[in-house]
Amino acid sequence: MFLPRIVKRMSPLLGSRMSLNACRFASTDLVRTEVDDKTGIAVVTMNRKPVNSLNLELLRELSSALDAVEKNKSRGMILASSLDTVFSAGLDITEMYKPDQARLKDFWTTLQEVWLKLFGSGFPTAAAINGHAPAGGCLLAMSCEYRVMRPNLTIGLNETQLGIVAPSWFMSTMENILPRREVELALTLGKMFSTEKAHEIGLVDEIVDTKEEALAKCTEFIQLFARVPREARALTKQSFRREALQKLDRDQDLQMFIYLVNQPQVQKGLGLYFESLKKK
Ligand SMILES: CCCC/C=C/CC(=O)SCCNC(=O)CCNC(=O)[C@H](O)C(C)(C)COP(=O)(O)OP(=O)(O)OC[C@H]1O[C@@H](n2cnc3c(N)ncnc32)[C@H](O)[C@@H]1OP(=O)(O)O
Repeated sequence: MFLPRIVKRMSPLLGSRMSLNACRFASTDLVRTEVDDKTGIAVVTMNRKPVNSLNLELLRELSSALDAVEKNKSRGMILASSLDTVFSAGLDITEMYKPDQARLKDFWTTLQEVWLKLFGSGFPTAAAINGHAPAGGCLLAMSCEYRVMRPNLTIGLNETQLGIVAPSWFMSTMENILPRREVELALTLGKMFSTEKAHEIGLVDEIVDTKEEALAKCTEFIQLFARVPREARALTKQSFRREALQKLDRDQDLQMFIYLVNQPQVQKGLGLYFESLKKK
């Protein structure tokens, strides 16, 4: 089990609001967690080059970071990326292409865990989307309560474009934000929205020019709840999200995933897609 290292020092994020305050760090190579001592808000930053693709190790560390945020009783959490142009490229295709079956099972179980913890968290959450957010990257952002994005990027659930099917809990997560018809269209098309279009339809709440501004806007959002009793807020949020959370039958979902990924035509599609990414 991964244990985050916790030290206390000044934030290196010079120029951002966070830099003014001493921060507590709970960091690993793949996920950095910084808690601002003044606001009590944790910034969880994904840091897996080149594109924050979600492999088993990154998912495990995200899961531990979410536990740490919960345990520390942080005022809220902002999810961000250390990369300049990518928030997260979604699931790491190498986990699903010609997979090791035991690892594949662990991989999916950990993804379920991360979603249950993030979407079902009692603490306020916001995503500072400072880069592209396809598929699983979009899922992480949508699991938060507020999204702030930089211009000229893309976000969406593009699974059908890869010849795969987004699980129903990916769909429920989008349905928590957008009208059902919009979700059906977006998913059947495998649509990637520009930042601007995502903002127009409400998938993204605000557009800002820099990562620092995105962090500041996310902080403002979380601070809206400063005077709302924590427990009442948490139970209200969880009550809104309960139906989606309870719909996930983890075992059945795992069996379905394993079955689908191992289908020869899915393997072929993933292989071709991975090659096309490499040729780019
Ligand atoms: C069966 C049920 C499963 C259901 C659920 C699936 C959900 C998913 O999340 S599936 C994954 C879907 N993800 C994508 O389609 C995103 C693919 N990537 C991109 O569109 C782009 O990489 C980007 C827009 C995120 C970034 O573009 P950029 O130009 O900056 O970088 P690239 O040159 O494209 O990539 C750099 C490097 O990274 C590799 N890579 C990119 N995405 C992935 C990925 N998802 N998994 C593994 N590896 C990835 C890419 O091949 C490049 O590698 P090389 O440097 O070795 O060529």
